Amino acid sequence: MGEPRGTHVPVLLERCLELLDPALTLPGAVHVDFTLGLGGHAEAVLERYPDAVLIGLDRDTEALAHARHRLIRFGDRTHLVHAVYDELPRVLEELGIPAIHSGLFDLGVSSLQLDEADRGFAYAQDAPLDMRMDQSRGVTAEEVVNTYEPGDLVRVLRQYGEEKFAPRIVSSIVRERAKARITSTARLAELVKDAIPAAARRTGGNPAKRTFQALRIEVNRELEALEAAVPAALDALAPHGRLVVMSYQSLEDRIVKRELAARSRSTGPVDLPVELPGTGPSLRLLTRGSEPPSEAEVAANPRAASVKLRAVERIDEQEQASKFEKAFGAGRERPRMSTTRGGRGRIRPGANVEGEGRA
Ligand SMILES: C[S@@+](CC[C@H](N)C(=O)[O-])C[C@H]1O[C@@H](n2cnc3c(N)ncnc32)[C@H](O)[C@@H]1O
Repeated sequence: MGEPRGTHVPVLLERCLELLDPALTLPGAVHVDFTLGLGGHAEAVLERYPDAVLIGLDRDTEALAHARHRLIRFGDRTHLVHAVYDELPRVLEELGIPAIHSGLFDLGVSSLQLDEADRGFAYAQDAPLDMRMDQSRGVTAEEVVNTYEPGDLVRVLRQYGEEKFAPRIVSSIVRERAKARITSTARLAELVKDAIPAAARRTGGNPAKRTFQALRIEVNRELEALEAAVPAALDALAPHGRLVVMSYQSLEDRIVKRELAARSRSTGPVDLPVELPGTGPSLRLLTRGSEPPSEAEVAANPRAASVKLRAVERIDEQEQASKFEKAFGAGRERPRMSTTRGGRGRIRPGANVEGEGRA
């Protein structure tokens, strides 16, 4: 099998491995690569952690074939599955694996998908308007462009492309499709360019970039899949398990940030030396906000330029519970909650917590 053209240097590889290392060295570590792609990150994990087992997911059968070829030498340490990443619970059940220790999302399109002209992802190459990551199912970009109601097209372009000229672009598409079906990336790119005012065309890169991004997200239902996949991945993490997510645009990063923030916050009273059972955060953030790439990384790998990396570790809830037991355990007085006005619950030592909750 030939190597795909273009860059396929795994993005932030060393940083990902540094963050995942404590989880990958846990006994019997199971690592899930949610976006296997060409298998660059996965290969490095398998090489450097000889005891780790890999589950690799991708919705693109072509990517899976490349990865299979690349990882064949690791034999039964690899399970490569054709799946959308939110299908993790089903995949784990089928493999009889109850929990995972390490996980990586490297979102977006692969260099293979961008380089293969007939996939229709690239506005710079003429191709049929497809854009499906999984070419075995789903609607194509051609169907979206030619059949969606104008209002729905405007919503897609605004919401997923943050395209401020969405109504002008859609008017132009609707006029064109009344004459002839729009079937190629080149025709669509041309329509978008002509619909955008000349002054705006001179700034911000290729004028078709936002429209193409929006259509790709719509065709692949990318944000819905991510909304479901991040919680599924976090639920599957064993105590001390770690997850790294790399996203390349703000819509994805917002979803990831929201979920990680919600789970890394305590819902219990403030000013306690230990968390009350069931109220402590389930995650510890390993990165302060989102981490940008270094200049050296961008120079070596242009795809890394827009990356936002976030990483977390699953807190061991049993460890937390035993800390609580130690502090307020059998024979010791349990704390009692009081609520300060407008604030969170507080603890008065010597009072009873049971039966009292926060509003
Ligand atoms: C940027 S590439 C990953 C590159 C990979 N880390 C490597 O080192 O080769 C992203 C891959 O994720 C896949 N992908 C995107 N969305 C997906 C989803 N919802 N479910 C499964 N795979 C997905 C794409 O098909 C693509 O192959």
